[in-house]
Amino acid sequence: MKVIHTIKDLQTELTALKAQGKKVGLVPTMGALHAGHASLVKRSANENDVTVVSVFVNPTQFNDKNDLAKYPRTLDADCRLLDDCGAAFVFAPSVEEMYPQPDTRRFSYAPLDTVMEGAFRPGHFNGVCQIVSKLFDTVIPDRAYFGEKDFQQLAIIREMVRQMKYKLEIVGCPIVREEDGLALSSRNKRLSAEERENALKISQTIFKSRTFAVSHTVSETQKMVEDAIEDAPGLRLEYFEIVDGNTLQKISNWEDTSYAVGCITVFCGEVRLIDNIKYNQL
Ligand SMILES: Nc1ncnc2c1ncn2[C@@H]1O[C@H](COP(=O)(O)OP(=O)(O)OP(=O)(O)O)[C@@H](O)[C@H]1O
Ligand SMILES: CC(C)(CO)[C@@H](O)C(=O)[O-]
Ligand code: BAL
Repeated sequence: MKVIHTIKDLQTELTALKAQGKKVGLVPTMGALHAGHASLVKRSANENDVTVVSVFVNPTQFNDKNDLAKYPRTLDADCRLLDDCGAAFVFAPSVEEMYPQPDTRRFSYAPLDTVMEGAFRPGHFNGVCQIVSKLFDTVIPDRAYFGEKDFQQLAIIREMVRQMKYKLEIVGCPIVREEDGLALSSRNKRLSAEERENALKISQTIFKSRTFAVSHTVSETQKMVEDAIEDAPGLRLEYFEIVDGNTLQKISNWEDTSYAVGCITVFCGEVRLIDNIKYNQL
């Protein structure tokens, strides 16, 4: 496995491999890697000849400076994990390498990017699309892998690929959870022991809502989740929305879609955690 810091060096390596007909998989990450990322990298390594993992804390997608400053950065440990997962290249560029000038491009995929995370983190998805498109243009992968934990991000990237006519396959990968149910997230590293315990209520509540949903309406299910999180110690609900998994628009009745997804964002102390649950698998 090679660790590469410049676009030019990465392209030199990849041009030679592509000339031999090798298929390239890309896994974009912001580092502080865990078993969720490992599942994406292993899948890519199984499905492609060469896997590139980018590790880059992308400043343009952070609307909260404190969140950017506190984002965990653990490149040495990340490289050890990636070596074990079958990555061929770790692409770890500097901010100047990715943004030699400010990126003034604007990406808008309304209404996908105006709801939920788009409403609470203004400019976030514009920044995600800026960096992901730069990575696609640099690597020109055959496949790119994204986690369903960032459910809205996955839908927006699929739409960007469709509209910009990128010739690559987007592979969505299931959420990897701790044994007790908490979705793995790099931000979990910032939780104190007490906050970690409180955070468990997030996955417990949305799992419970799947059973509850069988015999209750959308609005009753919505209220059950809201009440449970509001009553839970140390948690502050930002939003919980039950949406159509394709359009990301709120549904009023379960019959409105065969693909309902509940998306939740909760502050656990200062740490903002997201999770989601599919209701169509009842
Ligand atoms: N628990 C998980 N299961 C599956 N995929 C995941 C999981 N956590 C992150 N991913 C995916 O890994 C990729 C990189 O995510 P990222 O580096 O932001 O990590 P993260 O753990 O989501 O961090 P955070 O949510 O704290 O920003 C994204 O496609 C994301 O959806
Ligand atoms: C896709 C991504 C790596 C872009 O910075 C990031 O949004 C993430 O980690 O989900
Ligand atoms: N996993 C999404 C990256 C972010 O929260 O900025």
